[in-house]
Amino acid sequence: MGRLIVVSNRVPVPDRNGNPPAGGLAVAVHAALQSDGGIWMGWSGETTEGEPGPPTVRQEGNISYVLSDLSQTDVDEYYNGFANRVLWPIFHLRLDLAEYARREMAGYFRVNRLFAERLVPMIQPDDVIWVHDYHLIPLADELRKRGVTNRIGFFLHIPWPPADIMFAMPIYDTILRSLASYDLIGFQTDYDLENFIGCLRREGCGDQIRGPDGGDIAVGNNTGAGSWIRACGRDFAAAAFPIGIDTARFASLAARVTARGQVRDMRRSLEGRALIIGVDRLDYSKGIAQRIDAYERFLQNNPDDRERVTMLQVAPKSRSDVPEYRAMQDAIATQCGQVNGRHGTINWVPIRYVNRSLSRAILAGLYREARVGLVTPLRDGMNLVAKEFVAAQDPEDPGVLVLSRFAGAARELAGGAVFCNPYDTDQTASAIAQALSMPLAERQERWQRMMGRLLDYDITHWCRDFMTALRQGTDRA
Ligand SMILES: O=P(O)(O)OC[C@H]1O[C@H](O[C@H]2O[C@H](CO)[C@@H](O)[C@H](O)[C@H]2O)[C@H](O)[C@@H](O)[C@@H]1O
Ligand SMILES: O=c1ccn([C@@H]2O[C@H](COP(=O)(O)OP(=O)(O)O)[C@@H](O)[C@H]2O)c(=O)[nH]1
Repeated sequence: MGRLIVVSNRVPVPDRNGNPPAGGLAVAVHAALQSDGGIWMGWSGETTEGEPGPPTVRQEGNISYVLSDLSQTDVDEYYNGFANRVLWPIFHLRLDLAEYARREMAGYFRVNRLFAERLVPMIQPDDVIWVHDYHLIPLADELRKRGVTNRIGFFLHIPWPPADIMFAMPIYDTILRSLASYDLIGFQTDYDLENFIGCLRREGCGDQIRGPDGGDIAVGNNTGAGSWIRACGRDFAAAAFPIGIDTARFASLAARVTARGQVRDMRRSLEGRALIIGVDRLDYSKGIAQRIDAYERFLQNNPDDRERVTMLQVAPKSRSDVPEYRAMQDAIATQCGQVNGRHGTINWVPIRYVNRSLSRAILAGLYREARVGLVTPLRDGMNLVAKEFVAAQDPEDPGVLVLSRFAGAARELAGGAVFCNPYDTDQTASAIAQALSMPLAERQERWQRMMGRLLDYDITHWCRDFMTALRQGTDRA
Protein backbone atom coordinates (compact mmCIF):
# COMPACT_ATOMS: atom_id res chain seq x y z
CA MET A 1 0.00 0.00 0.00
CA GLY A 2 1.24 3.51 -0.83
CA ARG A 3 2.13 6.12 1.74
CA LEU A 4 -0.29 8.66 3.14
CA ILE A 5 0.44 12.36 2.70
CA VAL A 6 -1.56 14.70 4.95
CA VAL A 7 -1.68 18.43 4.27
CA SER A 8 -3.24 20.90 6.73
CA ASN A 9 -2.73 24.53 7.67
CA ARG A 10 -1.64 23.65 11.19
CA VAL A 11 0.59 20.62 11.77
CA PRO A 12 0.53 18.95 15.20
CA VAL A 13 4.26 18.41 15.49
CA PRO A 14 5.33 15.72 18.02
CA ASP A 15 7.13 16.66 21.22
CA ARG A 16 10.84 15.97 21.87
CA ASN A 17 10.05 12.30 22.57
CA GLY A 18 8.23 11.90 19.27
CA ASN A 19 4.73 11.83 20.80
CA PRO A 20 2.01 13.74 18.91
CA PRO A 21 0.03 16.41 20.81
CA ALA A 22 -2.77 14.95 22.92
CA GLY A 23 -5.67 16.05 20.61
CA GLY A 24 -7.65 13.13 19.16
CA LEU A 25 -7.20 14.17 15.52
CA ALA A 26 -3.42 14.38 15.88
CA VAL A 27 -3.24 10.96 17.55
CA ALA A 28 -5.50 9.22 15.01
CA VAL A 29 -3.92 10.70 11.90
CA HIS A 30 -0.45 10.14 13.35
CA ALA A 31 -1.36 6.45 13.78
CA ALA A 32 -2.61 6.24 10.18
CA LEU A 33 0.62 7.82 8.92
CA GLN A 34 2.77 5.58 11.08
CA SER A 35 1.27 2.35 9.74
CA ASP A 36 2.29 2.82 6.08
CA GLY A 37 4.73 5.69 6.42
CA GLY A 38 4.00 9.16 5.23
CA ILE A 39 4.33 12.91 5.23
CA TRP A 40 2.45 15.62 7.18
CA MET A 41 2.88 18.98 5.52
CA GLY A 42 1.69 22.49 6.39
CA TRP A 43 2.49 25.89 7.85
CA SER A 44 5.12 25.96 10.60
CA GLY A 45 3.20 28.74 12.39
CA GLU A 46 6.30 30.97 11.92
CA THR A 47 6.29 34.19 9.89
CA THR A 48 9.27 35.73 8.13
CA GLU A 49 9.95 39.35 7.22
CA GLY A 50 10.99 38.61 3.62
CA GLU A 51 10.48 35.58 1.40
CA PRO A 52 10.36 32.32 3.39
CA GLY A 53 13.22 29.85 2.97
CA PRO A 54 12.88 26.18 1.99
CA PRO A 55 10.70 23.94 4.22
CA THR A 56 12.20 22.24 7.23
CA VAL A 57 11.84 18.47 7.45
CA ARG A 58 11.69 16.58 10.72
CA GLN A 59 11.76 12.78 10.67
CA GLU A 60 9.91 10.84 13.41
CA GLY A 61 9.90 7.08 12.78
CA ASN A 62 8.52 6.65 9.29
CA ILE A 63 6.75 10.03 9.26
CA SER A 64 8.28 13.19 7.77
CA TYR A 65 6.91 16.50 9.06
CA VAL A 66 7.43 19.11 6.34
CA LEU A 67 6.92 22.63 7.63
CA SER A 68 6.88 25.83 5.60
CA ASP A 69 7.32 29.27 7.12
CA LEU A 70 5.16 31.96 5.54
CA SER A 71 5.91 35.63 4.98
CA GLN A 72 3.92 38.18 7.00
CA THR A 73 2.13 39.16 3.78
CA ASP A 74 1.18 35.52 3.14
CA VAL A 75 -0.21 35.12 6.66
CA ASP A 76 -2.14 38.40 6.41
CA GLU A 77 -3.66 37.57 3.03
CA TYR A 78 -4.06 33.77 3.14
CA TYR A 79 -4.82 32.98 6.82
CA ASN A 80 -6.10 36.21 8.43
CA GLY A 81 -7.51 37.47 5.15
CA PHE A 82 -9.23 35.13 2.72
CA ALA A 83 -9.46 32.04 4.98
CA ASN A 84 -10.65 33.77 8.14
CA ARG A 85 -12.35 36.95 6.84
CA VAL A 86 -14.08 35.51 3.78
CA LEU A 87 -14.42 31.71 3.84
CA TRP A 88 -14.91 31.34 7.62
CA PRO A 89 -17.71 33.94 8.02
CA ILE A 90 -19.49 32.93 4.83
CA PHE A 91 -19.37 29.20 5.58
CA HIS A 92 -20.74 30.06 9.06
CA LEU A 93 -23.60 32.08 7.50
CA ARG A 94 -22.16 35.47 8.52
CA LEU A 95 -22.30 37.40 5.26
CA ASP A 96 -22.38 40.57 7.37
CA LEU A 97 -18.84 39.88 8.64
CA ALA A 98 -17.25 38.88 5.32
CA GLU A 99 -14.61 41.34 4.12
CA TYR A 100 -13.69 40.46 0.57
CA ALA A 101 -10.54 41.90 -0.99
CA ARG A 102 -8.92 40.84 -4.26
CA ARG A 103 -5.42 41.13 -2.81
CA GLU A 104 -6.24 38.64 -0.06
CA MET A 105 -7.82 36.24 -2.51
CA ALA A 106 -4.61 36.36 -4.58
CA GLY A 107 -2.60 35.58 -1.42
CA TYR A 108 -4.81 32.58 -0.68
CA PHE A 109 -4.17 31.07 -4.11
CA ARG A 110 -0.46 32.01 -3.92
CA VAL A 111 0.03 30.03 -0.68
CA ASN A 112 -1.88 27.08 -2.12
CA ARG A 113 0.45 27.18 -5.14
CA LEU A 114 3.46 27.35 -2.83
CA PHE A 115 2.29 24.24 -0.93
CA ALA A 116 1.64 22.44 -4.24
CA GLU A 117 5.09 23.31 -5.60
CA ARG A 118 6.74 22.06 -2.41
CA LEU A 119 4.70 18.87 -2.33
CA VAL A 120 5.05 17.71 -5.95
CA PRO A 121 8.71 16.58 -5.75
CA MET A 122 7.89 14.45 -2.69
CA ILE A 123 4.95 12.54 -4.20
CA GLN A 124 5.46 8.92 -5.27
CA PRO A 125 3.12 7.10 -7.69
CA ASP A 126 1.22 5.04 -5.05
CA ASP A 127 0.86 7.81 -2.47
CA VAL A 128 -2.59 8.86 -1.32
CA ILE A 129 -3.05 12.54 -0.34
CA TRP A 130 -5.45 13.83 2.34
CA VAL A 131 -6.00 17.60 2.46
CA HIS A 132 -7.71 19.24 5.46
CA ASP A 133 -10.00 22.24 5.66
CA TYR A 134 -10.98 25.52 4.08
CA HIS A 135 -7.48 27.00 4.00
CA LEU A 136 -6.49 24.54 1.27
CA ILE A 137 -9.52 24.03 -1.00
CA PRO A 138 -7.61 24.81 -4.27
CA LEU A 139 -4.68 22.52 -3.44
CA ALA A 140 -5.85 19.50 -5.48
CA ASP A 141 -6.41 21.73 -8.50
CA GLU A 142 -2.87 23.10 -8.18
CA LEU A 143 -1.50 19.55 -7.86
CA ARG A 144 -3.47 18.33 -10.91
CA LYS A 145 -2.11 21.28 -12.94
CA ARG A 146 1.35 19.99 -12.07
CA GLY A 147 0.55 16.49 -13.37
CA VAL A 148 -0.34 14.74 -10.09
CA THR A 149 -2.75 11.84 -10.78
CA ASN A 150 -2.72 10.25 -7.31
CA ARG A 151 -5.89 9.83 -5.24
CA ILE A 152 -6.56 13.08 -3.36
CA GLY A 153 -9.15 13.41 -0.59
CA PHE A 154 -10.43 16.55 1.15
CA PHE A 155 -12.13 16.87 4.54
CA LEU A 156 -13.98 20.08 5.39
CA HIS A 157 -14.02 20.65 9.16
CA ILE A 158 -16.47 23.58 8.97
CA PRO A 159 -20.05 23.66 7.63
CA TRP A 160 -20.86 23.98 3.92
CA PRO A 161 -23.41 26.81 3.39
CA PRO A 162 -26.66 26.75 1.38
CA ALA A 163 -26.41 28.00 -2.24
CA ASP A 164 -27.88 31.47 -1.61
CA ILE A 165 -25.18 32.20 0.95
CA MET A 166 -22.37 30.56 -1.02
CA PHE A 167 -23.24 32.46 -4.20
CA ALA A 168 -22.90 35.79 -2.39
CA MET A 169 -19.16 35.17 -2.17
CA PRO A 170 -17.14 36.64 -5.03
CA ILE A 171 -15.28 33.84 -6.87
CA TYR A 172 -17.60 31.25 -5.30
CA ASP A 173 -17.55 29.43 -8.65
CA THR A 174 -13.75 29.06 -8.62
CA ILE A 175 -13.91 27.61 -5.10
CA LEU A 176 -16.81 25.29 -5.96
CA ARG A 177 -15.28 24.06 -9.20
CA SER A 178 -11.83 23.52 -7.73
CA LEU A 179 -13.31 20.87 -5.42
CA ALA A 180 -13.99 18.69 -8.47
CA SER A 181 -10.24 17.99 -8.60
CA TYR A 182 -10.54 15.78 -5.49
CA ASP A 183 -11.47 12.09 -5.59
CA LEU A 184 -13.30 12.16 -2.26
CA ILE A 185 -14.79 15.08 -0.34
CA GLY A 186 -15.73 14.52 3.30
CA PHE A 187 -18.18 16.72 5.21
CA GLN A 188 -19.07 16.74 8.90
CA THR A 189 -22.79 16.08 8.38
CA ASP A 190 -25.33 14.99 5.78
CA TYR A 191 -26.71 18.57 5.83
CA ASP A 192 -23.36 19.92 4.63
CA LEU A 193 -23.27 17.30 1.88
CA GLU A 194 -26.81 18.24 0.80
CA ASN A 195 -25.86 21.93 0.71
CA PHE A 196 -22.80 21.14 -1.43
CA ILE A 197 -24.82 19.10 -3.93
CA GLY A 198 -27.45 21.87 -3.90
CA CYS A 199 -24.75 24.39 -4.92
CA LEU A 200 -23.56 22.19 -7.80
CA ARG A 201 -27.13 21.76 -9.05
CA ARG A 202 -28.05 25.43 -8.79
CA GLU A 203 -24.84 26.37 -10.58
CA GLY A 204 -25.67 23.79 -13.27
CA CYS A 205 -22.19 22.30 -13.07
CA GLY A 206 -22.80 18.91 -11.45
CA ASP A 207 -25.11 16.40 -9.82
CA GLN A 208 -25.32 13.01 -8.16
CA ILE A 209 -24.77 9.98 -10.42
CA ARG A 210 -24.85 6.22 -9.99
CA GLY A 211 -21.48 4.94 -8.84
CA PRO A 212 -19.16 2.76 -10.92
CA ASP A 213 -20.89 -0.66 -11.28
CA GLY A 214 -23.85 0.89 -9.43
CA GLY A 215 -21.69 0.55 -6.30
CA ASP A 216 -21.75 2.67 -3.18
CA ILE A 217 -18.82 4.39 -1.59
CA ALA A 218 -17.58 2.92 1.66
CA VAL A 219 -18.96 4.91 4.59
CA GLY A 220 -19.06 3.04 7.87
CA ASN A 221 -20.46 5.79 10.08
CA ASN A 222 -24.17 4.87 10.01
CA THR A 223 -25.18 8.23 8.59
CA GLY A 224 -25.97 6.57 5.26
CA ALA A 225 -24.88 9.76 3.55
CA GLY A 226 -22.57 9.19 0.62
CA SER A 227 -22.85 9.94 -3.05
CA TRP A 228 -21.08 9.76 -6.38
CA ILE A 229 -20.96 13.05 -8.19
CA ARG A 230 -20.21 14.16 -11.72
CA ALA A 231 -19.11 17.80 -11.89
CA CYS A 232 -16.86 19.90 -14.11
CA GLY A 233 -15.93 16.88 -16.23
CA ARG A 234 -14.82 14.63 -13.36
CA ASP A 235 -16.44 11.89 -11.26
CA PHE A 236 -15.73 11.86 -7.55
CA ALA A 237 -17.28 10.75 -4.27
CA ALA A 238 -18.65 12.89 -1.44
CA ALA A 239 -19.90 11.74 1.93
CA ALA A 240 -20.51 12.70 5.55
CA PHE A 241 -17.82 11.55 7.98
CA PRO A 242 -18.70 13.13 11.35
CA ILE A 243 -15.42 13.58 13.20
CA GLY A 244 -15.15 11.84 16.58
CA ILE A 245 -12.93 12.07 19.64
CA ASP A 246 -10.69 9.58 21.41
CA THR A 247 -13.68 8.68 23.59
CA ALA A 248 -12.36 5.91 25.84
CA ARG A 249 -9.08 7.70 26.50
CA PHE A 250 -10.79 11.01 27.28
CA ALA A 251 -13.21 9.29 29.67
CA SER A 252 -10.38 7.66 31.57
CA LEU A 253 -8.44 10.96 31.69
CA ALA A 254 -11.47 12.71 33.22
CA ALA A 255 -11.92 9.99 35.84
CA ARG A 256 -8.23 10.23 36.80
CA VAL A 257 -7.90 14.00 37.16
CA THR A 258 -11.14 14.70 38.99
CA ALA A 259 -9.71 14.30 42.50
CA ARG A 260 -6.47 16.16 41.79
CA GLY A 261 -4.93 19.63 42.04
CA GLN A 262 -6.70 22.44 40.20
CA VAL A 263 -9.88 20.47 39.56
CA ARG A 264 -10.21 19.55 43.24
CA ASP A 265 -9.55 23.17 44.24
CA MET A 266 -12.16 24.35 41.79
CA ARG A 267 -14.75 21.95 43.25
CA ARG A 268 -14.03 23.24 46.75
CA SER A 269 -14.38 26.83 45.60
CA LEU A 270 -17.90 26.13 44.33
CA GLU A 271 -19.06 25.52 47.91
CA GLY A 272 -21.74 23.10 46.77
CA ARG A 273 -23.06 25.21 43.87
CA ALA A 274 -23.92 23.49 40.57
CA LEU A 275 -21.34 24.21 37.87
CA ILE A 276 -22.45 25.24 34.37
CA ILE A 277 -19.53 25.15 31.93
CA GLY A 278 -18.81 26.63 28.51
CA VAL A 279 -15.52 26.07 26.64
CA ASP A 280 -14.87 27.72 23.28
CA ARG A 281 -12.25 29.53 21.25
CA LEU A 282 -13.21 33.20 21.38
CA ASP A 283 -15.05 33.08 18.05
CA TYR A 284 -18.31 34.74 17.01
CA SER A 285 -19.55 31.41 15.59
CA LYS A 286 -19.62 29.93 19.10
CA GLY A 287 -22.53 32.10 20.32
CA ILE A 288 -20.82 33.10 23.58
CA ALA A 289 -22.60 36.48 23.87
CA GLN A 290 -26.01 34.87 23.25
CA ARG A 291 -25.18 32.17 25.83
CA ILE A 292 -24.37 34.76 28.50
CA ASP A 293 -27.66 36.52 27.70
CA ALA A 294 -29.49 33.20 28.14
CA TYR A 295 -27.74 32.52 31.45
CA GLU A 296 -28.72 35.97 32.69
CA ARG A 297 -32.33 35.31 31.58
CA PHE A 298 -32.20 32.01 33.49
CA LEU A 299 -31.12 33.90 36.62
CA GLN A 300 -33.92 36.42 36.14
CA ASN A 301 -36.56 33.74 35.54
CA ASN A 302 -35.42 31.50 38.39
CA PRO A 303 -34.62 33.73 41.37
CA ASP A 304 -34.49 30.71 43.71
CA ASP A 305 -31.57 29.31 41.75
CA ARG A 306 -29.38 32.41 42.16
CA GLU A 307 -26.40 31.68 44.34
CA ARG A 308 -27.00 27.95 43.75
CA VAL A 309 -25.21 27.96 40.38
CA THR A 310 -21.90 29.20 38.99
CA MET A 311 -21.12 29.53 35.32
CA LEU A 312 -17.52 29.01 34.16
CA GLN A 313 -16.76 30.27 30.67
CA VAL A 314 -13.34 29.28 29.32
CA ALA A 315 -12.59 31.25 26.13
CA PRO A 316 -8.98 31.35 24.94
CA LYS A 317 -8.09 34.10 22.48
CA SER A 318 -8.17 33.10 18.85
CA ARG A 319 -7.16 34.73 15.52
CA SER A 320 -6.42 37.99 17.32
CA ASP A 321 -5.06 39.64 14.16
CA VAL A 322 -8.54 39.56 12.63
CA PRO A 323 -10.48 42.71 13.66
CA GLU A 324 -13.82 40.93 14.28
CA TYR A 325 -12.08 38.61 16.77
CA ARG A 326 -10.25 41.43 18.54
CA ALA A 327 -13.52 43.32 18.98
CA MET A 328 -15.10 40.24 20.52
CA GLN A 329 -12.43 39.99 23.22
CA ASP A 330 -13.48 43.31 24.72
CA ALA A 331 -17.20 42.75 24.16
CA ILE A 332 -17.35 39.42 26.02
CA ALA A 333 -15.22 40.62 28.93
CA THR A 334 -17.50 43.67 29.29
CA GLN A 335 -20.64 41.52 29.10
CA CYS A 336 -19.40 39.14 31.85
CA GLY A 337 -18.54 42.13 34.04
CA GLN A 338 -22.00 43.63 33.53
CA VAL A 339 -23.81 40.39 34.44
CA ASN A 340 -21.65 40.00 37.54
CA GLY A 341 -22.27 43.62 38.48
CA ARG A 342 -26.03 43.30 38.05
CA HIS A 343 -26.55 39.95 39.79
CA GLY A 344 -23.48 39.25 41.93
CA THR A 345 -23.47 39.58 45.71
CA ILE A 346 -20.64 39.99 48.19
CA ASN A 347 -20.57 36.16 48.46
CA TRP A 348 -21.32 35.08 44.90
CA VAL A 349 -19.96 35.73 41.40
CA PRO A 350 -22.43 34.47 38.75
CA ILE A 351 -19.86 34.06 35.92
CA ARG A 352 -16.20 33.14 36.14
CA TYR A 353 -14.47 34.10 32.92
CA VAL A 354 -11.12 32.60 31.92
CA ASN A 355 -9.62 34.21 28.84
CA ARG A 356 -6.81 31.73 28.24
CA SER A 357 -6.31 28.17 27.13
CA LEU A 358 -6.51 25.29 29.66
CA SER A 359 -4.90 21.87 29.22
CA ARG A 360 -6.98 18.93 28.06
CA ALA A 361 -6.49 17.21 31.41
CA ILE A 362 -7.86 20.18 33.38
CA LEU A 363 -10.73 20.57 30.94
CA ALA A 364 -11.60 16.87 31.26
CA GLY A 365 -11.80 17.20 35.03
CA LEU A 366 -13.86 20.41 34.85
CA TYR A 367 -16.35 18.86 32.43
CA ARG A 368 -16.80 15.99 34.89
CA GLU A 369 -17.44 18.41 37.75
CA ALA A 370 -20.10 20.26 35.77
CA ARG A 371 -23.82 19.65 36.18
CA VAL A 372 -24.48 21.30 32.78
CA GLY A 373 -22.36 21.67 29.63
CA LEU A 374 -23.47 24.69 27.60
CA VAL A 375 -22.51 24.23 23.94
CA THR A 376 -24.50 26.82 22.04
CA PRO A 377 -22.79 27.77 18.75
CA LEU A 378 -24.73 29.76 16.17
CA ARG A 379 -23.11 27.48 13.61
CA ASP A 380 -20.32 24.89 14.03
CA GLY A 381 -18.82 22.23 11.80
CA MET A 382 -18.85 19.64 14.59
CA ASN A 383 -17.86 21.00 18.05
CA LEU A 384 -15.60 18.54 19.80
CA VAL A 385 -16.22 20.16 23.19
CA ALA A 386 -19.77 18.74 23.11
CA LYS A 387 -18.40 15.24 22.61
CA GLU A 388 -15.65 15.67 25.20
CA PHE A 389 -18.19 16.88 27.77
CA VAL A 390 -20.22 13.70 27.31
CA ALA A 391 -17.16 11.42 27.39
CA ALA A 392 -15.93 13.01 30.65
CA GLN A 393 -19.09 12.36 32.68
CA ASP A 394 -19.37 10.04 35.67
CA PRO A 395 -21.73 7.24 34.50
CA GLU A 396 -23.29 7.07 37.98
CA ASP A 397 -24.09 10.79 38.12
CA PRO A 398 -23.76 12.33 34.66
CA GLY A 399 -24.20 16.00 33.86
CA VAL A 400 -26.50 17.22 31.08
CA LEU A 401 -25.43 18.59 27.71
CA VAL A 402 -27.38 21.62 26.46
CA LEU A 403 -26.57 21.66 22.76
CA SER A 404 -27.34 24.06 19.93
CA ARG A 405 -29.22 22.45 17.10
CA PHE A 406 -26.78 24.30 14.79
CA ALA A 407 -23.69 22.35 15.90
CA GLY A 408 -22.67 19.46 13.65
CA ALA A 409 -22.60 17.32 16.80
CA ALA A 410 -26.38 17.72 17.11
CA ARG A 411 -26.85 15.21 14.26
CA GLU A 412 -25.35 12.44 16.39
CA LEU A 413 -26.38 13.49 19.89
CA ALA A 414 -30.12 13.82 19.29
CA GLY A 415 -32.07 11.94 21.95
CA GLY A 416 -29.37 12.56 24.55
CA ALA A 417 -28.67 16.28 24.63
CA VAL A 418 -31.23 18.95 25.54
CA PHE A 419 -31.43 20.92 22.31
CA CYS A 420 -31.60 24.68 22.22
CA ASN A 421 -31.91 27.44 19.68
CA PRO A 422 -29.15 29.92 20.65
CA TYR A 423 -31.01 32.77 18.90
CA ASP A 424 -33.94 32.23 21.29
CA THR A 425 -32.83 33.57 24.68
CA ASP A 426 -35.91 32.40 26.59
CA GLN A 427 -35.78 28.92 25.13
CA THR A 428 -32.07 28.52 25.94
CA ALA A 429 -32.74 29.80 29.49
CA SER A 430 -35.48 27.15 29.83
CA ALA A 431 -33.09 24.48 28.53
CA ILE A 432 -30.62 25.45 31.30
CA ALA A 433 -33.41 25.14 33.89
CA GLN A 434 -34.49 21.78 32.47
CA ALA A 435 -30.92 20.47 32.58
CA LEU A 436 -30.40 21.59 36.18
CA SER A 437 -33.58 19.93 37.43
CA MET A 438 -33.36 16.70 35.44
CA PRO A 439 -33.84 13.53 37.53
CA LEU A 440 -30.91 11.10 37.80
CA ALA A 441 -32.60 8.27 35.85
CA GLU A 442 -33.24 10.55 32.85
CA ARG A 443 -29.71 11.94 32.99
CA GLN A 444 -28.28 8.42 32.93
CA GLU A 445 -30.50 7.29 30.09
CA ARG A 446 -29.65 10.31 27.93
CA TRP A 447 -25.94 10.00 28.69
CA GLN A 448 -25.83 6.28 27.81
CA ARG A 449 -27.44 6.99 24.44
CA MET A 450 -24.81 9.61 23.59
CA MET A 451 -21.85 7.73 25.02
CA GLY A 452 -22.75 4.57 23.06
CA ARG A 453 -22.54 6.51 19.82
CA LEU A 454 -19.28 8.26 20.80
CA LEU A 455 -17.61 4.97 21.74
CA ASP A 456 -18.75 3.25 18.52
CA TYR A 457 -17.74 6.06 16.23
CA ASP A 458 -14.56 7.48 17.71
CA ILE A 459 -11.68 9.30 16.03
CA THR A 460 -9.90 6.10 14.98
CA HIS A 461 -13.07 4.87 13.31
CA TRP A 462 -13.46 8.24 11.55
CA CYS A 463 -9.91 8.15 10.25
CA ARG A 464 -10.25 4.55 9.06
CA ASP A 465 -13.57 5.23 7.31
CA PHE A 466 -12.19 8.20 5.41
CA MET A 467 -9.04 6.34 4.39
CA THR A 468 -11.03 3.27 3.29
CA ALA A 469 -13.28 5.40 1.10
CA LEU A 470 -10.29 7.30 -0.30
CA ARG A 471 -8.28 4.18 -1.10
CA GLN A 472 -11.36 2.45 -2.56
CA GLY A 473 -10.72 4.05 -5.94
CA THR A 474 -7.08 2.94 -5.80
CA ASP A 475 -8.19 -0.68 -5.35
CA ARG A 476 -10.66 -0.38 -8.21
CA ALA A 477 -7.95 1.06 -10.45
O1 LIG B 1 -6.24 26.97 13.57
P1 LIG B 1 -7.08 28.05 14.20
O2 LIG B 1 -7.36 29.18 13.24
O3 LIG B 1 -6.52 28.52 15.52
O4 LIG B 1 -8.51 27.42 14.56
C1 LIG B 1 -8.66 26.18 15.25
C2 LIG B 1 -9.43 25.19 14.39
O5 LIG B 1 -10.75 25.70 14.25
C3 LIG B 1 -11.62 25.04 13.33
O6 LIG B 1 -12.10 23.82 13.89
C4 LIG B 1 -13.04 23.04 13.19
O7 LIG B 1 -12.68 21.69 13.27
C5 LIG B 1 -13.14 20.97 14.42
C6 LIG B 1 -12.66 19.51 14.26
O8 LIG B 1 -13.17 18.93 13.09
C7 LIG B 1 -14.66 21.05 14.49
O9 LIG B 1 -15.16 20.31 15.61
C8 LIG B 1 -15.07 22.52 14.61
O10 LIG B 1 -16.50 22.60 14.57
C9 LIG B 1 -14.50 23.33 13.47
O11 LIG B 1 -14.72 24.71 13.77
C10 LIG B 1 -10.93 24.89 11.99
O12 LIG B 1 -11.78 24.26 11.05
C11 LIG B 1 -9.59 24.20 12.11
O13 LIG B 1 -8.96 24.14 10.83
C12 LIG B 1 -8.74 25.04 13.04
O14 LIG B 1 -7.47 24.46 13.20
O1 LIG C 1 -8.74 26.09 26.76
C1 LIG C 1 -8.99 25.24 25.91
C2 LIG C 1 -10.14 25.33 25.07
C3 LIG C 1 -10.36 24.34 24.13
N1 LIG C 1 -9.49 23.30 23.99
C4 LIG C 1 -9.74 22.23 23.00
O2 LIG C 1 -9.95 22.80 21.71
C5 LIG C 1 -10.81 21.96 20.97
C6 LIG C 1 -11.91 22.79 20.35
O3 LIG C 1 -12.51 22.04 19.33
P1 LIG C 1 -13.98 22.33 18.82
O4 LIG C 1 -14.27 21.34 17.77
O5 LIG C 1 -14.95 22.37 19.95
O6 LIG C 1 -13.93 23.81 18.20
P2 LIG C 1 -12.86 24.57 17.26
O7 LIG C 1 -12.09 25.45 18.19
O8 LIG C 1 -12.02 23.54 16.59
O9 LIG C 1 -13.71 25.38 16.33
C7 LIG C 1 -11.36 20.90 21.92
O10 LIG C 1 -10.69 19.68 21.71
C8 LIG C 1 -11.03 21.48 23.29
O11 LIG C 1 -10.81 20.51 24.30
C9 LIG C 1 -8.37 23.20 24.80
O12 LIG C 1 -7.59 22.24 24.70
N2 LIG C 1 -8.16 24.18 25.74
